[in-house]
Amino acid sequence: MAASAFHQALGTLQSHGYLSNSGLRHELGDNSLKLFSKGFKVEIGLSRKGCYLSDQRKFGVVQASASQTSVFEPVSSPSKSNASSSQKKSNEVALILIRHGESLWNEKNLFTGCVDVPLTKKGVEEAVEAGKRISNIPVDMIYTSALIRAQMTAMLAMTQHRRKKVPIIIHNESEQARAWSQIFSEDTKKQSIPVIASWQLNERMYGELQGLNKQETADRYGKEQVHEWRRSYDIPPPNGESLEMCAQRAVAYFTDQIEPQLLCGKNVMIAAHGNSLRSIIMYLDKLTSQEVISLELSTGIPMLYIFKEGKFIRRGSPVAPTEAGVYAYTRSLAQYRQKLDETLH
Ligand SMILES: O=C(O)[C@H](O)COP(=O)(O)O
Repeated sequence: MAASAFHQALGTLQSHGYLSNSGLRHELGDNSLKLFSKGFKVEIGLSRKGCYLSDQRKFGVVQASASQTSVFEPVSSPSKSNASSSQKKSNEVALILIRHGESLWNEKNLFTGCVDVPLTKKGVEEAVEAGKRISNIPVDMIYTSALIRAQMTAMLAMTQHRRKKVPIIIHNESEQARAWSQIFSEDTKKQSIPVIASWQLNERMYGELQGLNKQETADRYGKEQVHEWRRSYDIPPPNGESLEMCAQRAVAYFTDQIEPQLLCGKNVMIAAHGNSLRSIIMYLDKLTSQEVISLELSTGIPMLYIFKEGKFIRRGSPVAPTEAGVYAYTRSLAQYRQKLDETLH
């Protein structure tokens, strides 16, 4: 099963033309794919233990592996885990996107962009509510922006997850940070979810609008001008990023770092921002630069995608933890939920 999922994933990379990208050399083996360019070497492969990813870029060597985890990830407690639980495998995984809950500057109607502002009490409640909606959906890895409002949202949402794994922020910023944050128990590691914070998922940089009141700015420069700065695709606000510029870094990060994890069978949650998520959704849903203009994301509402056979299938937002329909989206999700019910009740 793992081998067929792996070869399917390689086929998808080939058919999407990723391997003919002229900036990258590649070597395609029977059970591995190596990609090289200057200062860049990534290998995705299949070993006896499952799928692995070796990434030798900015942070030295980062390695990840998965014994083809899936929405069927075993949900038994460590003492109850047994070999048979790993037999139920599926080649589909969940991708959850959440825009952070309301921040103190959302509340004041100020342009925020890359200013690092925390959540309001309402934002905290939204994050907890978002967590309830996704409490029955498997999460193996969490990506957040470098900004506290996205990180608070991810952590607060995970307090509601029924699987009760512990989200742990990975510190790769220096050799010392890596060494000082090591975990020395394999069991404890298994009960943890790595959280990777990256500036590439930050809100778009709003330039000289940061800190200005949105209504006052519209009164001063005109509603149309401010709408163009906020919602056009390729017109940046003064000295800031357009959505197109934001998409260049956010989508590149998604395809370079997050998609390989999905291909390896990891269920992923991303907590980020209105515009970094709009650009990722533009990529996932293949929206045109015209269509993305009318895409609006509310704070604290999780969106669910299923990644299957190299395709992203949008499932909308889980409505409530008790909403049976959400878990009937796929048999795998329904079974994952049933397992949680059996194990945790
Ligand atoms: O940065 C901000 O001000 C908001 O988070 C997003 O603002 P927008 O809806 O004006 O893009």
